Amino acid sequence: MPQGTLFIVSAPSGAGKTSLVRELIESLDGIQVSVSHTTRPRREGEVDGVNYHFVDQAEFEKMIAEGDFFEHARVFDNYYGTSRRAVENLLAAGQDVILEIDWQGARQVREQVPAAVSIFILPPSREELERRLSSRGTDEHAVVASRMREAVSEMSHFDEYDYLVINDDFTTAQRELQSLVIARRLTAERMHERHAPLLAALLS
Ligand SMILES: Nc1ncnc2c1ncn2[C@@H]1O[C@H](COP(=O)(O)OP(=O)(O)OP(=O)(O)O)[C@@H](O)[C@H]1O
Ligand SMILES: Nc1nc2c(ncn2[C@@H]2O[C@H](COP(=O)(O)O)[C@@H](O)[C@H]2O)c(=O)[nH]1
Repeated sequence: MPQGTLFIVSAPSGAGKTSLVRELIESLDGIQVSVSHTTRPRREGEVDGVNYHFVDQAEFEKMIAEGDFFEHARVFDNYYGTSRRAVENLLAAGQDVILEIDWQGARQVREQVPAAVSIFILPPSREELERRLSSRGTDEHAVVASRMREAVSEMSHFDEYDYLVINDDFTTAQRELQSLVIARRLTAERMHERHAPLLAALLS
């Protein structure tokens, strides 16, 4: 079974990456989003094992010590990490995998998997980013303010990524994100891996 491709999607909090990724995995077969572990308190409506694996700090630190994380980082005073085993299992089953992670995690992943495709999602303006964070209604005012302070720092890493998508009109951004995944699936290298019998027959 040929390996799937690893896609990294980063963005400042509130830019819309979770919404875009959700649409993407509903619109394409063979692609899944990795469910991260976090010490962040669960938001209303979030489900353990679906949105995140919610763990306490002691458990997170135990997982670090046991080498369970593919990457991990401290973001907004909480810990977030990607399970190595879960990602490796999905890739080995031929699934494409999306990691919705911050720039620190993205750096760690690129070091281990240079072929990972990285995409940075930008908001159309700072004002719109703040409006989205506030209108989402999941975070208190102080949390929104601290995420806005961190947004510029997160966005300053945009040039470490392969692709940039501006999430102004949602449908346009969704189409652009989907195009990047499809383009990667059509590379000669990956077509050769997945369609070797066809290519052999065509050339025989
Ligand atoms: N193009 C868009 N136009 C208007 N609103 C949008 C757009 N994209 C997303 N939103 C809205 O913005 C809010 C933030 O989106 P979302 O939760 O997907 O952001 P996020 O980048 O995943 O944030 P976080 O990193 O904090 O999880 C949501 O209420 C979502 O419905
Ligand atoms: N390095 C990692 N960063 C992660 C991971 N999962 C999420 N994140 C980042 O955290 C922020 C905040 O997320 P929220 O759900 O609390 O709003 C998000 O923007 C991601 O960039 C992870 O596994 N590793």
